[in-house]
Amino acid sequence: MKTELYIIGGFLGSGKTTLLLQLLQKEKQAGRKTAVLMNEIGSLSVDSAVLGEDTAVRDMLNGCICCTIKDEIEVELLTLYKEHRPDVIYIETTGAAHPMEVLDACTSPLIAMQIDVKGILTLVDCIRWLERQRLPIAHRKLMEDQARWSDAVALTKTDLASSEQVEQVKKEIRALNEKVDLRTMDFGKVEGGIFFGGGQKAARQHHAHLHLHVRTFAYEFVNHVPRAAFIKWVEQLPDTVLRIKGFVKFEDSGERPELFQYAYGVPFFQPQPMKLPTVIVVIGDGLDEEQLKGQLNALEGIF
Ligand SMILES: Nc1nc2c(ncn2[C@@H]2O[C@H](COP(=O)(O)OP(=O)(O)OP(=O)(O)O)[C@@H](O)[C@H]2O)c(=O)[nH]1
Repeated sequence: MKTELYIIGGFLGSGKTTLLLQLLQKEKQAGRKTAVLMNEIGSLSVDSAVLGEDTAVRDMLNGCICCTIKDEIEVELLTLYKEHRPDVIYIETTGAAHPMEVLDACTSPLIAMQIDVKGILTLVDCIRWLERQRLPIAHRKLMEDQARWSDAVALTKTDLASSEQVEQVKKEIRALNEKVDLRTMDFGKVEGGIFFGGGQKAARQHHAHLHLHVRTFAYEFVNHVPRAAFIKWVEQLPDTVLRIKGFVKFEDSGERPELFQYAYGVPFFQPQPMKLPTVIVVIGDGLDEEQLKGQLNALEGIF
């Protein structure tokens, strides 16, 4: 059983920790082993009565999760997995994090067979959203990107906004992200119950709903792959495939795997000096997992 991973983002002070505490309490009640990865000093006062002794918390203190410590996240996640084998991991990101960068950092081929990214949730402070025109353009764009690339958005601090303002924010977010699961949240209490995580196993229908947006798909090769056929497969991929990364053993390169990277339609190969798990991770908008699996099976001669 893979460990579930949920990414919680949103601008500074948007209510991430408030929500996280609620989620952890629910996980504890459900008896699920939970771990948290945070990258802000002191943003969570670790209250063991709330978190429970089983909640492993690791801090990433060197800066924004997606900019400066992208590689570290891989190590931290692997460590959390190896040391604690949690049922679920929550990552609380800083407001400066771009959701796609965080997703990219969390989907390393080294951990993809153990950890499954189940959802990206962004918290949006209603008033700050409405006043975002005052922010420098890069911040405003980041705020909008966070809403655009999320599976779910919770509107926070609605008690400080009028109902018209809340409706306006909803309208603007829907215009950016038609499929988003959009709800209000009052001091960590989500309208209609939590979106995901919080002690509930990702149910089948819930799962399908959550992954309407950006999906990740991990595939483990058992055999060597013919290079020409692999390149042909890459060339026919639809634009909805945003990124692929991983390690592949080609028939013409023996036992040493090659690092394979693919972004914006451009492939990159690099021979590796050591043994690595031959896993690739595909990130895309609404991926057809069964189809990809069939194509990759065929490439390595599994029918
Ligand atoms: N009025 C109001 N305040 C809230 C609500 N939810 C959270 N807050 C308050 O907003 C402040 C920031 O909440 P946090 O949960 O720490 O937000 P955060 O996103 O984790 O903050 P950073 O980690 O600093 O980015 C706290 O004082 C919360 O009590 C809400 O629904 N309404």
